[in-house]
Amino acid sequence: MISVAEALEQLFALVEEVDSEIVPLRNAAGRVLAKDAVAARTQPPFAASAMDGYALRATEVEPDAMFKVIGEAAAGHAFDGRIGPGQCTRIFTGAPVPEGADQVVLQEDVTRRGDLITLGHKVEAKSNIRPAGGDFKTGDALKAPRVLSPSDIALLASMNIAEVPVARAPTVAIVATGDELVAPGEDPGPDQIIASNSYGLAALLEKHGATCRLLPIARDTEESLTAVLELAASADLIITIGGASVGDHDLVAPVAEKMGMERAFYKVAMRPGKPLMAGRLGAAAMVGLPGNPVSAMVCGTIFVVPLLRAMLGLGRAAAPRRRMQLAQALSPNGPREHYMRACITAEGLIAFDRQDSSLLSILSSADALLVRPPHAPAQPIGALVEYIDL
Ligand SMILES: Nc1nc2c(c(=O)[nH]1)N[C@H]1C(S)=C(S)[C@@H](COP(=O)(O)OP(=O)(O)OC[C@H]3O[C@@H](n4cnc5c(N)ncnc54)[C@H](O)[C@@H]3O)O[C@H]1N2
Ligand code: MOO
Repeated sequence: MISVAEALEQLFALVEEVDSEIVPLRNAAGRVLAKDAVAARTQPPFAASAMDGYALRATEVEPDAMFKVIGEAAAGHAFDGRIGPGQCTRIFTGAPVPEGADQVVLQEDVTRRGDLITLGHKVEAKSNIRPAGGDFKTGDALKAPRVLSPSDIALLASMNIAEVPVARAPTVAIVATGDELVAPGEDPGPDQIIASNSYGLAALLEKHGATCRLLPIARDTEESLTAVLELAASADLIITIGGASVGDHDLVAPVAEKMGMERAFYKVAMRPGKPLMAGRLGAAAMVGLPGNPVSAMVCGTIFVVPLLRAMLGLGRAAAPRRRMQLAQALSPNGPREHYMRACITAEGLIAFDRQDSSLLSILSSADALLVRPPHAPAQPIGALVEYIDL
């Protein structure tokens, strides 16, 4: 059995970065920026007022000073003139500051009578002006690669980038296997259950930038599995679920190998997820996940999401880990790296008592996978442990 870190390295070796495509800005959120986005303009393009008030010369600001209002500057409507001594313009937030002015006095700090304003007894030195280029300048770049956040989308819009180069979404074909499975919404027989893993995995992988196809459930025969795997041929990544262990009906590896799969590894020293398998099938990378629902989702988090990020050009790195103290003691760990379902509380991490890899209700309540290295000793309350956010 290989370690989780070795398995991840071997998985990374199975994939390449996808190419890029151009999408409209409206569809770019959550996608991975593939090339630096370079601002074609400066923002703000002119010195702009940050407040509603009066634009005037800062050197003339003193208690009870008077100014003549000679015009108005509003957002989208510049004042076409120059401010001279003793003069000011009415100005509104976002308006270009007229030539000659270098301060905006808030309207709350002014008394106006007709075309004359008088400052109060107390005056502020603050300019209330946003300098040209204060946010970004022509040529400034939003660096690739990065997952475009809502804030990034606003920034790209402000840069006047209407079409965005992004990494093509890797296509993932998901194959659930097993005679016991029916799709959600169908009527299961007395010895059947509902297929859940493919739905959970598709949700997880689509959250991280994949386009998933759920193929028909493969039955536990060579013919059925072969037929469904053939449907997966055009995908960048093929994920099978179940049939990975040592039982008589665990057919994924033998069938895929018959179809030409080159196996990279089988079995990883982790819990849950031991019977993980990976290789290449035709042009696609293939990952065979264990069937137990929590095992499949944990392997999705620990292996498939990092693999997807590598394909998207986001680098080849394991799922990020953080540290937190334990709010409940832990007994010694066995020989496999254990990914314990846990909750984050104000006092620290608490691992669930029930860690069976079939329990989706526990996984759904968990916020974190508490990572226990192989053979970790017992840990008291307050000990620092590593975890991965769910
Ligand atoms: N003798 C041994 N038996 C088992 C071992 C072992 O080392 N020796 N390993 C156990 C471990 S650990 C795991 S994990 C499972 C993995 O087995 P498979 O990958 O072959 O998975 P299945 O047998 O097909 O299914 C296991 C379990 O999960 C349910 N399942 C499968 N697919 C789905 C799905 N898409 N949605 C919901 N539930 C699914 C299936 O009905 C079974 O209950 O093997 C252990 N056995
Ligand atoms: O490795 Mo299994 O995934 O523990 O249930």
